[in-house]
Amino acid sequence: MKIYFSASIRGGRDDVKIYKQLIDFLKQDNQVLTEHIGDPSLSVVGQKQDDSYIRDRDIAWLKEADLVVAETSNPSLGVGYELAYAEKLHKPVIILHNSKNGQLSAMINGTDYFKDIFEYSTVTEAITILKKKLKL
Ligand SMILES: O=c1[nH]c(=O)n([C@H]2C[C@H](O)[C@@H](COP(=O)(O)O)O2)cc1CO
Repeated sequence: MKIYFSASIRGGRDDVKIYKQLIDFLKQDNQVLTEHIGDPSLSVVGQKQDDSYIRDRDIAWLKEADLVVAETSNPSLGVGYELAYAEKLHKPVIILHNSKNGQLSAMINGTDYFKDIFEYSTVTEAITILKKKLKL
């Protein structure tokens, strides 16, 4: 299955190690379209391509995806945009949130469409949640 993994870039890269571990797990049995999000060398500046290229490419990937997995602990405008777009496209969405930086936005938590919102503390816990949801 094709997975669009969504997580912070310009919003802050403090959790990049977590993103990488989640992407590495998902990649075992799936194609992750947005592997660059787990690249530790990708800084808060973002990718080298121009912004309209990045936006259009990512929306094309979102349309192509069978599932969206979003890590929302580090607030990110881009992740919020992608989640709203995924809702419009009726894509299945799994949201993983660690409240260490604060609660998930009411605009996400309060959207009925997002049914699979999971709070986690450790990466192991997050992977266990994904295993259950993906029935691995
Ligand atoms: O360079 C980039 N590449 C890229 O793919 N994105 C997409 C994928 C991420 O899920 C999301 C992150 O948004 P933000 O940069 O606002 O934190 O936007 C965002 C940027 C920079 O905004």
